[in-house]
Amino acid sequence: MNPAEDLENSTARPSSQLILAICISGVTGLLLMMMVKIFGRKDDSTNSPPGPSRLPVIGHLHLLSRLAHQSLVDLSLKHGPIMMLQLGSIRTLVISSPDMAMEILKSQDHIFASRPASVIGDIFLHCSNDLLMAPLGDHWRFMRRTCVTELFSPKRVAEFSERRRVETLRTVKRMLEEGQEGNDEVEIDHNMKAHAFNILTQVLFRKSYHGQKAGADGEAQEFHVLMQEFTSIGFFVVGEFLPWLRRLRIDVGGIEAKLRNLSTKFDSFLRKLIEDHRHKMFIRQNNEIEDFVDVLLSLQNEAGDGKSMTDDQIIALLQNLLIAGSDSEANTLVWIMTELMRNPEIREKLQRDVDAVVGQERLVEEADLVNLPYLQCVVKESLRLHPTAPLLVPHASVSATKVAGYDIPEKTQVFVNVYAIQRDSRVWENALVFNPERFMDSQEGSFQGQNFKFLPFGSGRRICVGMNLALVTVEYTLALLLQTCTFSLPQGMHPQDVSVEESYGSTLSRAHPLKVLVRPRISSKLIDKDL
Ligand code: HEM
Repeated sequence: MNPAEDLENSTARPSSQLILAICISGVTGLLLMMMVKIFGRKDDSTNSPPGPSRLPVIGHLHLLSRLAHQSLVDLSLKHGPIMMLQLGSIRTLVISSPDMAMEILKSQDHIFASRPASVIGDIFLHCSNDLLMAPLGDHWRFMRRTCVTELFSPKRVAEFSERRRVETLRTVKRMLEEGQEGNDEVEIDHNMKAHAFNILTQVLFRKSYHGQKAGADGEAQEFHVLMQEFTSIGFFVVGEFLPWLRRLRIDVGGIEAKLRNLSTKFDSFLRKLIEDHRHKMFIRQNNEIEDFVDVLLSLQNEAGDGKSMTDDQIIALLQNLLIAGSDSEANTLVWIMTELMRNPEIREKLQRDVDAVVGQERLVEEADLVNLPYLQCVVKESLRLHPTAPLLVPHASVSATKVAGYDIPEKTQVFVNVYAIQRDSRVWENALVFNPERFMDSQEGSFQGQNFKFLPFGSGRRICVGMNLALVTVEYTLALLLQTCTFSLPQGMHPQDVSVEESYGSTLSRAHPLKVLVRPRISSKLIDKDL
């Protein structure tokens, strides 16, 4: 099937904020036209990539639905794999083919590895101090180098395997208990979210905030409230696209105020955590490393090595890692489970594989994952069809350049639509069929970003810094779930009824929670013994 046909069934609609923006623009059209003349950015290039015709002021904003990646697939089928859009005041290059992705992320990575300036980055993500939204430059290089060498090296990731094992066993136990209460359906989304957060907060600062006793703990409550506020805000800041609104101090929906407020609360939560760690390290009187905050504080103690971060930088980084790491892992696991419920024969084959390699007398361990190649293919195939960052994180050009013969000005925002590339029937055979076998005996599924048909973690300088941690977490969780639990659909529901309707917040998630029946598959003694 062709990607455009797939989109015909989409329920994507323009967001209410967009409609509001369009209404404001309509009512005050004349005034806006004058303002755009005064303030608006003109496309001064005569040799710009193709694109649809645009409206005054809002440009092409009205062409994007809430599922922007899907609207962009549609547009690229009409206008080609390199397309220029004007999203309000933001000039945006949209890339939708492997060749063009290679040009941006490899050949001209030195030009396109920056991030666009953004209101959200500024207000919420501390982008002058952070990693995720920091522009290309010395600060970003310093943060990235420290993360790669000190936090996400294979050695460091392996050091936390015991924490992951315990948290994953707790998750399995919790899901089995939920599943045994009568005939209760277990919500996979909620459980995977809690699980991903617990693993991440264990690695970052040795805490689990979700699960058994979390409710009784004040700090856990504070964390829950923060994350709830974070997910409910909706990150569409109209003033990002129509900056004259900001100049007139109009904050549509009060989103900027909410972001500022949340940022202050996040800040004080994380600052307190850092102080607690500093205090405990002082009491221990050694540099024993128990989590990422310990690592970063111990670097502060080794003065003069050029690796140490300030407290503000540590706070910005922790916030980045919580935001970039939790939902992406959780949603990856939810999409895998979705595909396994739609494809029971693949689920059963996976379980047979785990049994053949591990048996039922002991629990699967991270060390077993190398012997489970089919499981790795299932993860790849799910990330191909359901990349949790379908447009990557926006890139931006640091200087003017040419791509495919077109002029691309400095400070152009770039979306690489990996969703379009990974579902393109010109690139993949039977592109919309879930077929993990396609990755067996093939180099196409490398996560390193050298194959521009398959980019779930991006490529080049900005490739996901947490990839090692993400992959081991996802693969191990999947292996243990399949070994210990039997999954089935509620009575009367058929595999093809399992919806793949999407929703897009900070990452690509399911529109509706996945609910399944969960029953034990091995003796509970094995799980309890290991906890
Ligand atoms: C399955 C899970 C994950 C997926 C699919 C994923 C995917 C991505 C993608 C597509 C990008 C953007 C690449 C680009 O801009 O070209 C990214 C960036 C990033 N990811 Fe991940 N990610 C995952 C898990 C994690 C985890 C667990 C962490 C950390 C705890 C993390 C931290 C980051 C950071 C900090 C960046 C920004 C890097 C930079 O700008 O230099 N991610 N990730």
